[in-house]
Formats: sequence, C-alpha cells, structure tokens
Amino acid sequence: MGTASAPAGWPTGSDRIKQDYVYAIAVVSSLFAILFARYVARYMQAYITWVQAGRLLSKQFPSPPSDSLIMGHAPSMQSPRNHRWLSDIHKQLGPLIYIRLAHNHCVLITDPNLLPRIFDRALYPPTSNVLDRPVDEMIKIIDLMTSDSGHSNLLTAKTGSQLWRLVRKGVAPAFNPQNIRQGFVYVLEADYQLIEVLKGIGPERAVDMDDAAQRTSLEVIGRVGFGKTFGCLESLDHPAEGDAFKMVAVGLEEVAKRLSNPLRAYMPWNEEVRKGDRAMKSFQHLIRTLLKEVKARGLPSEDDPTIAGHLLRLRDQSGQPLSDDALHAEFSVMFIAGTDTTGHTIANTLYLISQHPDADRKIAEELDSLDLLVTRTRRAPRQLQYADLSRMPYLSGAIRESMRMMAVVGSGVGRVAKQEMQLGPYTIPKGTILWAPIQAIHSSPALWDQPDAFIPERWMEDDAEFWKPSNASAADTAKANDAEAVRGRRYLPFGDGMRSCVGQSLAKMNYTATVALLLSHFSFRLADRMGGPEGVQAAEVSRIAVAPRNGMWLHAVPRA
Ligand code: HEM
Repeated sequence: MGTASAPAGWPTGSDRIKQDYVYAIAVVSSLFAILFARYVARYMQAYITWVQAGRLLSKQFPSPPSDSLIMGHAPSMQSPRNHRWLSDIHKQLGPLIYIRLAHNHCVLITDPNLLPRIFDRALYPPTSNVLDRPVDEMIKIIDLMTSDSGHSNLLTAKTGSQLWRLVRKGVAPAFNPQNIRQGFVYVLEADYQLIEVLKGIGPERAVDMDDAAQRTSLEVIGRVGFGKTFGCLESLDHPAEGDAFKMVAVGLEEVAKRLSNPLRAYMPWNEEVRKGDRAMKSFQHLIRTLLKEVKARGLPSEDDPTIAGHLLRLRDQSGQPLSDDALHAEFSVMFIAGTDTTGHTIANTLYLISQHPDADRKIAEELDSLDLLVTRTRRAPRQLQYADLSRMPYLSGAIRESMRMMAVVGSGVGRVAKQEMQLGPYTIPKGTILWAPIQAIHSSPALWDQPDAFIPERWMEDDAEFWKPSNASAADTAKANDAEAVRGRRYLPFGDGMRSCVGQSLAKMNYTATVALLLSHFSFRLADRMGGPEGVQAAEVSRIAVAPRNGMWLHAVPRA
C-alpha cells in the first residue's frame, strides 16, 4: 500500500508542524507580553505610590541634604557615627525629620508627644495590626548567627507572628521580679570573681573594662538564665582557646558589619570575614551543646525560674514544644541581645564616674552608709543583698545618667507602618519606617536641661524619664494636638511598648550590682591610651550597639 500524500496546494505534514510552531510561539509570546505588561504596570504603580509617599513625607517634614541620588541618606544612617549624626540633624531640623534609606522612606521622631504612638502605647486602632518591627532581609542576617538553620527568634520575628506571640508570652515571666531575684546569687558569684581578677591585675596596669564587663554579663546570663558557667572571667587576663566571649563578640561584630554591607557574606577570601564566620559557627556549636546539656537535665519543673526552663516548658496551641531549631535560636538571642548591651552600660558608667570625682565621692558615701564600702577600717564589708539595689538612689541615678548620655542602642529603634496611619496631625503612608533615634532623644536640648552635662541628681526627681512641658499652655497645645496623648517618655534605653527589651530586669539587676560592687572595692581612672574624654568620644562606633572601638581602658585603684 502506498502512503496518502496531500493534494497539490494543500499544506503538507511538515508545513502543519511549522504552522503549529508559529501558533505556539505567538501564544507563548503573547502570554509573556501580557505578563510582562502586568509586571511593568504593577511596578510602575508601586513606583508611583512610592514617589507620592516620598512627596507627601517631604512636604510634611524637613530633610537634611541627601548623601547620594540612589541611596538617599543610607550612607549616613549606616555610618559608624550614625547616633551622633542623628543627634546633630535633630538639633538643626527639629523633632520630625524625613530621610530616605535607598528604597525605604523613614521618619525620625524625637517628639515625646508622638513617640508613644510608634510604640503602640496609644494607637487607635490598637497596635500590632498597624506597626511592626522593620523585619527585612537585613535584620534576618542576625538569624544566621543565632542558629545554624537560620530560624527566626524573639528579636527578629514579626510582631504579629505566632512564634513571636508564643515566645514573648512564654519567656517574659522568667524576667519577673520574683524569678529574677533568684538569680541574684549568681550575679554576686560573677562579680566577686571579677573583683578578684582586678585585684590580681593591680592598679598600675590598665584593664579593658568593656571587655571585662561583657564577660561578666555573659556569665550572668549563662548562670541565671541557663544554669551554665562558661568560665569567661578566667580568660579575662589571658584569653583561652574556646573562649565563649570571643565567639559572641567576634561573631556579633561580623553580623553588625554584614548588616551594613551584606556583600561580606560573599567575600570568603577576606581573612576578617573568615574569622567572623568561624566565630559565628563556634557560637552556634556552643549553644547547640548548651541546648543538649539543658535537655539532658530532663523536663524543667513548673517552678524552674530560668529562661531555659520557661522556653522548654512552652507549648503551642496544639500542645507541641518548640523545635530544637527554634530553641537554639531563642537560647542564642538572649546571649546576643544581653551580653554587649549590659557590658557596655557598665563600662560607660565606670568611665563617666571616673571623669566626675564629685559623683565618685557621693557614691562612696552612699556605699559607706550601707556598710558596703571597703575602707581602711572596713577591709571586708558586708555582702551586697538584693534589697540593697533599691537603697542606692545616687548610684542608680549615675547609671541612668550614663545610659542617657551614652545610650548603648544609640542609633535607635524603629517600627514600620503596615498601613497608612495618622501620627498626630501627620499622614504616614504604608511602609514608612518610624524611627526613634535614642541618642538624639536623650541629648535633645528641647527635652533636657543641660543635656551634655553628667548630672545624676536629675534622676532624684519623680518621673524624670517623662517629658514635662515647661508651662501649662504647652501642655494644653500638646493635648489639643493629640487627644489620646499619653505621657511621653524622653528616656528609652530599652525601647518601649510591646517590643521593648524583654531582658531589662535582668540587665538592671546585673549592672546595678556590678557597678555597686566594683565601686565599693575600687575607684577607676581613665588610662592615658584612651586620649581623654575627646578620645573616648572619637572612638565610639555604632554598629548594632554603640561601643568603644578598642575597648574602655581603666585603672582599677583599690579603695583602701
Ligand atoms: C543594658 C542592657 C540592655 C539594653 C540597653 C537593651 C536594649 C534593648 C532594646 C533597645 C531593644 C529593642 C526594643 C524596641 O524595639 O523597642 C531590646 C530588645 C530585646 N532585648 Fe534587650 N537590652 C539589654 C539587655 C538585655 C538582656 C540582658 C537580654 C536577655 C538576657 C535582652 C534581650 C532582648 C530581647 C530578646 C529583645 C527582643 C524583644 C522583642 O522583640 O520582643 N536584652 N533590648
């Protein structure tokens, strides 16, 4: 049988295949064209909305000259002196400023009438539906250090997320006064150990008290929160292999550098990056091992006051415990968030007191009146008690004054508007970052009398952390502008509202006891290598926290 062939003029089989190809290509290209057009239209729409938002914000708020056409003010905001830059521009431009951080619109706020609104304390409709921590790919860099799986944690999770709600609610009781005071004995243990190390070093040699105080804080979090001793104070004078503090410090430094320059993750040839990477991995290993140790102790009892106990007892709605990855991330974040912040606070306080002999004398008198000071006739004073922490108003005022003048999270904290919202009389477009520049608030001449002077006495007044309008008419205007106004804070070292620092009670117990005990045994003198107060200021570096670039070197001079 012969094969049937198409009559002349009719399309052959191969012609039909060609036609099918042409149709298919036409259909696919039209689809692509439609998709592309929709994508372009959507992008254009988003671009127009973004431009309009920028216009609206710059109409409402002044703006400093921008650093670059594309990046806007991002270079200044990411600079290591951003906390000081923010203070300076607020002094020039007032309490509300618009800046652009590449594609993010941002409003900087130091106005105490409006600050409560961004911290959800006076929001209508209330709260987390409207504002969130600005969680983006950048902040997720922190997750790379806190667990090997990159699991998010209390610090980096979104406010509305199930994880954040569950963990915040579950872990907050670990920091209530009743539970926290049970850890006081461990603070004493670490502090007395530090005092012995300082006595051994003697007054002639300067000590990096920033390093020493961070080590003490890491030990305190380990012992109070997880029942674990890391031995960081033993390595103070001669750093040892496997030093837990170095893992935290070097790893955290790399995280901070990557937050300003994410490209570092792709620079394996850079020795500094490799060192940071190794520290991050060693820290992950350290905390994984800690998690295993804690789990090996068995299910914690209901009255276990530790952070670990609270995290291990947590159950979600379906009765499931946190996964090991989640626990790993939560354990880690407590060390990451609490070690350097508390350590810098202690070191800054000792430095500022060393510069104010009058304050040092008053603190010594206060400690003496409580039989806590070492004197020629009292070589071994009585042991510090938990109750003493609230009997030292001058010392507490000096610490608060140092946290005001040298705020550790100096660049500030932010929230992002999840939908268009009103901020007092101003309209804030969706997606805008609302930023509270903490150092700028703490040093604003509009909010503080003599903001650059170290005056512990200002904290003896009631409600010193709240801004009080200087006359009745100012108060009335503030009320008229904002019927829902709540009292505005002008002191925010721990942030504010539902996402404020969960660990602040532990931090307060730790730094108050540590500063009291150190000052009952020593007075401190700034080492020459710091270059005086100007050198200390010039060496400030703001990464995640503000820290002295090469440490805070002081001489610990015995009191008697
Ligand atoms: C002087 C010491 C400390 C300072 C100055 C400090 C400061 C802060 C600040 C400013 C925030 C962000 C608040 C906000 O966005 O409103 C924060 C959050 C946080 N801090 Fe602290 N902190 C300190 C000590 C600690 C300690 C000791 C721990 C735990 C052991 C800790 C754990 C955390 C955690 C987990 C968060 C995230 C909370 C959340 O988002 O729900 N901090 N801290």
